[in-house]
Parts: sequence; structure tokens; C-alpha cells
Amino acid sequence: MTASQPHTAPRKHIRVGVLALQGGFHEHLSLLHQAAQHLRSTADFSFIQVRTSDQLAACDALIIPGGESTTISLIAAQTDLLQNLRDFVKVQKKPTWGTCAGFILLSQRANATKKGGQELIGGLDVCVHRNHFGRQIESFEADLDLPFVPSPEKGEERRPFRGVFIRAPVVEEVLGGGEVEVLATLENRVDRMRAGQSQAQTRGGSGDIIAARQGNVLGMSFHPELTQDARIHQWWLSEVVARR
Ligand SMILES: NC(=O)CC[C@H](N)C(=O)O
Repeated sequence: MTASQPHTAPRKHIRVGVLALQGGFHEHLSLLHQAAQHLRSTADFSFIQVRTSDQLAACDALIIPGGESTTISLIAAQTDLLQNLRDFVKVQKKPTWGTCAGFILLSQRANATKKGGQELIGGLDVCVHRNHFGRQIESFEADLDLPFVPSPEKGEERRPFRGVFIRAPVVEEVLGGGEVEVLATLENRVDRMRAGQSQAQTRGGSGDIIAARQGNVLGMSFHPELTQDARIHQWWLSEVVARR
């Protein structure tokens, strides 16, 4: 290159996989496409469903959706996929985000598992309670004020994020040497904050950890994929771009 030629950094191509063994993978893919529209100036993205180790190996980052963590790990353990997922997260340290069941799978330990325990991927030094709020009937939605949701465009009001909690886990214990970053607790509930309600009146203790991160690994108790709101996907994708 001569001095007169302008130097432009090569454009980044980022392939993001969504683990598609069970659960809300279609919903995640649709929000990823929506989020990528806002990030067109930063990188080119492609999104794929991941069912095999070869597909996983082609990814720069991965989402593990909500669904049923026991089923997802049982299917992954039928092949070398489970081992390769552990390698992807903990050895290659590629960005991986788990929602609900995905959060459970990314935890180092889980309580209240089915009889005989359950295989996990790990990566987040936390112990989660698998069904903290109780059964399906005790599922709930709450408006959350999440610090990582991108700030609104100029002139727009900051909107809360609708948290959908379905048989949701929470972090019961943070393990290890302090590398886990707590990103949100139920303190971040807008309705409770507005109404000044006591814990007894709203579900869950306000200290319950519902979002945590450790380096490349991110977990959330609720389901952003079950909303039409792509703001968290947009934030996570921009973090993935920044890490490459
Ligand atoms: N909605 C969900 O992803 C529920 C997760 C469920 N508690 C499990 O163990 O997998």
C-alpha cells in the first residue's frame, strides 16, 4: 500500500449461531435479524441454526434459547455436541448468551434438577435454582429497567423492558473468585419501584439475580426472545462486534 491509498479496516463478518435442539430458537433468530438492521454500519452478520458440532465450529458467537434445559442437554449429550459446546464457551471463550434454560445450561451448578442431576455446559461461576419461582402457573411478566438496554434515540423516552419469566431460574449463589458481574436483580422491576410494594406483594425477592455475566458468557432468567423488543439483542450483538 502506498501512502496515498486510504487505509480502511476490513469489514467484519460475524456468524452467530442459535442452538436449535429445542425451545425458542426461531424467536431468537427473528430478533437477531431485527437487531442487525440497526448495526449494519458496524459489521455483516449471518445467523444460523446450530444442531451439529460442525455448525457450531462455524460460529463466532452463540445463543442458547429458553425451553427445557434437561431436554437440551440430553439431546446434546447424544453426540459430541455437548463436549464441543463446553469447549466453545470455556476454552475458545466465544461470546455465548443463554436465556432461561440457556442460562441454566451455562451455569456451573444447578439446584432442583431432575432426579439423577443434569449435564451442564458451565462457564458462569454461579449456582442457579432451576425453577426458582415455582411451576408454570407461577410464571409472570414484569417491566424491568435494565442498565444494559441501549439508551433511547434523542427525543425518545426510556421505555422499560418487558421481562417474561416462565419457570425461570435465578442465581442462588455466586461461586468462585469474583469474576461474575451481576447485571440485574429483581430490584430492577419498574412496577415494584413505582408502587413501593413490599416483597410479599410481588413475586420474587428483590435481591434475586436475573442477569449475570462472566467474560464471554452472559445469562438471563427471562425471555427477551418472547417479546418483539430487539434492544437486548442489539446490545449483545454490538458487544460481540466489539470483542472481535
Ligand atoms: N422457560 C424456560 O426456559 C424454563 C427453564 C426450565 N426451568 C428448565 O429447567 O429448563
